[in-house]
Formats: sequence, structure tokens, C-alpha cells
Amino acid sequence: MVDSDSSSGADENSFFHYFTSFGIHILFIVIVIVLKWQYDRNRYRYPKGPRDWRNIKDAISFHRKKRDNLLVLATDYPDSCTVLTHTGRLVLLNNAELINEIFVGRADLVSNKVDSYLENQLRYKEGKHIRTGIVFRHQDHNARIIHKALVNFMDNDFVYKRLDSVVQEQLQNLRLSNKFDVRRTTFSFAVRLLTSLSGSSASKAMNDKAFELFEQNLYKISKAIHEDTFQKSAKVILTKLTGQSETLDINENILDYIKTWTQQRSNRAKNTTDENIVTSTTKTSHDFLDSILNAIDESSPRLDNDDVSACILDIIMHGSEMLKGAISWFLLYVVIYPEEANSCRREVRDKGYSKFELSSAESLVHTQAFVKEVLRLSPIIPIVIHSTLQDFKWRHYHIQKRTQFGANIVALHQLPTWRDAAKFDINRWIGNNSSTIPIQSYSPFGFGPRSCVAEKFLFNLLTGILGVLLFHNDFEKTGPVPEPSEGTFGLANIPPKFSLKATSLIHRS
Ligand code: HEM
Repeated sequence: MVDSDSSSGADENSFFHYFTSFGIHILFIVIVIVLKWQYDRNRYRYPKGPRDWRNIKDAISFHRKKRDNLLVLATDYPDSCTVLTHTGRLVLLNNAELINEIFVGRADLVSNKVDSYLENQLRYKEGKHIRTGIVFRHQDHNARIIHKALVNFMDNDFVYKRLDSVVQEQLQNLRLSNKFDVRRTTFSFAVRLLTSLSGSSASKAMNDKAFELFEQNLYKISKAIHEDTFQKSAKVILTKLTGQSETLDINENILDYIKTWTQQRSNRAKNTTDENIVTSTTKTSHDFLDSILNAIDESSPRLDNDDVSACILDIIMHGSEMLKGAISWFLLYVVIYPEEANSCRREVRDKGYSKFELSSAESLVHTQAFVKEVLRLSPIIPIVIHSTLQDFKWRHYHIQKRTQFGANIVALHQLPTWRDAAKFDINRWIGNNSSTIPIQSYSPFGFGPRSCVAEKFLFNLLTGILGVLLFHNDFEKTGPVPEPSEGTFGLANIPPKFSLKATSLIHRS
């Protein structure tokens, strides 16, 4: 009895010691965290904003409530403010001057694309991953040479040689029926267009089963990205903690598909010395794939097949998401504002714009004004977010490395300097009225050195596409349609699912 008593006392003692030392460790950790927090507080200074503990709920729901928040924050903080979000601290810039100052003036320090927003992460090889749809997340030498190669390709080889026929072919293939799901249909059009532009020979495979699967899988990813539920947010946090991606398998499947094009091209390469290294096939580029392959000799570290394929996937995903978003918004505004849409239809009919032609799209003044006004009120990217590459001082602030800067595009497009900012008014872009457009207050395609590579051609591309659609079709509602204030509003601003009826005007007349 005595023996057993003393051993239980020893057990209690060791438990007591265990818990005391555990408690002391925890206390130390808490003290270190508090000291670090205090140190950072003294060391770094940010613009003021709703970022204290009382706003923690707002911080967590910031991205979900962004549509309301962005305009309210710009009214409360006309210059800039700091918001806590679930992905960290974000300095939101609410006026044109500051956006320009940071995104153009300090682009050397604020050029990393966000990397913790999308759950849709693809580890495409050991130690390397992309988040599909966010083009070239790092601001590094290779991102720069690829950007330059794509811009040069569009300027010199492509736009004037192939673009018209590729776009027209896809417009002809577009199957609009009595009742079509607008987002699904425009996505299919956009993926096919981007695939033709990325790997011209790949378009030959567009009717086969493998391509169908590729397109379906891309659409699944697109849906997963835009799903907007609390379960989804919880999953995002979980995947962030585990480093896993819910859509990884699908990604691997679609990446494999693109790898086969890259492989076929690399097999044609003249001076292949290493199986895993691609060399330029020819200096004339026929598509995005060629233009990236032709830039490989300048790359460092040298790009291989997997890197090139990941870039192509990123371009296809971004381009098709953006085009889907833009064309879906156009068609929604067409049925909400039929008078304005009819003035565009009259214009394309008067000018005989029945086929896509980039060079004459600019002459479609009303149609281009319609495009610009839709993208003003419903920009596809509501905040352009970049993060800082290192600590830096700006005005009287001291900003820490990896702080996110957000250009508040929604607010920029509705600043008080716009006449009747909240009104859908295509006339503001036409003739003398355009002198009322406030300077540097409209930017649907990004800013500075990391702006969209297709920027120069996008207004005309979108105008031409809308022009041809209006020339051949009348669009009507088949039931209630969403308001422009609805839809997902995460990294991209996309209308909710809706259907329309298209009646061919050729058959009617
Ligand atoms: C309506 C259509 C489009 C919109 C609204 C759009 C918008 C944007 C925006 C806002 C950015 C800057 C993102 C940032 O700084 O974080 C961007 C970048 C980019 N876009 Fe687009 N885009 C569109 C279509 C396209 C198309 C068709 C392509 C196909 C080539 C494309 C390729 C790119 C690339 C490669 C970048 C990354 C540039 C870089 O970081 O160096 N975009 N786009």
C-alpha cells in the first residue's frame, strides 16, 4: 500500500512538472509574439483604416462583401486605407494619383502578383507551382522576358496576320440557341479562341474527345474558383494550411494536355541536346507557344518544357476567364439596356460589320462606347493586387515586405470626378462628351509594366466580337436576369449564371 501511494505521488509530480513547463513554454511563445507585434508596430507605419480588433469580422468577410466595401472605403478614406483581410494586410489605394504613384512609379518594388488568393494551386514540378489564372506571379527576369515576347509577338507577327481569321472562325462555331447558358457558351468560345492563339496546331484537335475533356475540366476549375459559399471559404483556409489543392487532379489532367503540344514542338527543335530542354524552333512566331519558345535563350534559369506548359496554361486560363466575364457582362447589359444595344446594332448593320475585323472595329463608335461603359461599371478585375518585394518607405509610411497593395478599380471607375458616375451612359464616351472623362481614372486592364499583354488590342477585339454578335442576333430574356450588382466578386467580377434566347436576324429577315 505504502509503495503504491508513493508511486502515485511521483506520477502527480511529473504531471505537475510537465504542465508547468508546457505552460512556461506557451507563455514564452506568447511573449515573443507580443514583442514582435510591438516591434513591427513601432517599426512599420501604414495608412489608417478599419483594421483594429473591432473590425475583425469585417476583415474576415472583406472579400465576400467587397462589392459594397470598395465604394464605402473609398468614401471613408478618399486617399488610401489599410484593411486586414484573411490573406494579410492590404493597403487599398482609392484615388488615381496614388494608384499611379505605386503601380507605375514604384512598380520596381510593388510588382509581385498575389499568390495567396486562389485555392487553385498547381504544383507542376518539385518546388514550383502556379496559381492558374494569375499570370506569372513572380516579378522576375523570366516573367519579364515572357511578357515582352508576348507583346512583341502580338505587335509584329500576329495581330495583322492571323487574328481576324481565328476570331471569325470561333464566332462562326458559336452555337447560340433558343435558350443558352451565357457563361458556359462564352467560356467555350473563349477557351477555343485562346487555345487557337496559344498553339495554332492544337486547334486541329478541337473536335476530338481529348479536347472536349480538356475544355470540361477547365470549366470545372472555373466554377470552383467562382463558387461563393462559406463551405468554400472554410475549404480555402484548410487547403492553405495543408498546402493541398482541391482541384489539383483536374489541373494535372489539363496540364498534361498542354504538355503534349509543347513536347511536339520541342521534338521539332533543331538543336535539342537535353531531353528536358526546349530550344527555339524558328524565330517567326505563329502562336503564343512559339513566341515563348523563341524567348528561351534569354531565360535564366533556363525554362524547360514544364515551365513553358505552365505559362501556356496560365495564359489560356486567364484569357478565357476574362473573355468569358467580359462577353457575359456585355450580353447582360444588352438585355437590360435594349435601346443602347439597338443603337449599336444599327451601327454595325449600317457599316456592314458582319465579320470580325480588328482594324475597322475602332470605327464602331457606339459599340466601342458600350464596351467601355460596361467595363467601367462592371470591371472584370475589381481590385488589381500586387505585393511588395521588400520593405520600403513611401510618403510618411514604412511598408513591410510582402504587404499587398490594391488598386481600387471599382472606386476609380466611379470617382466623384465622373459625371453621373453610377449611371450607365454610353454617350459619355462619344464625340465631345469624352472630354468629361476624368484623366487616369479608367483602367480595366491593369497598370504599368505588369498590365495585360493584350491591352493595346482588347477594346477593339471586344468591340469587334460584340459587333458581330449584334449583327447576327437579337438577344432576349428567357426569365428574370441578374442585376449588375450581383455575381461573384472574388479575384474576378463575374455575373451569376443566367440564360438568354438568341434569334438569328438572318433567318428573321
Ligand atoms: C477582357 C479581357 C481581359 C481583361 C479584362 C484582362 C485584364 C488583365 C489585368 C487587369 C491584368 C493585370 C493583372 C495584375 O497586374 O495583377 C492582366 C494581365 C495579363 N493578361 Fe489580361 N486581360 C484580358 C484578356 C487577356 C487575353 C485575351 C490575354 C491573352 C494573351 C491576356 C494575357 C495577360 C497576361 C499574359 C497578363 C500578365 C502580364 C504580366 O504580368 O506580365 N489577357 N490582364
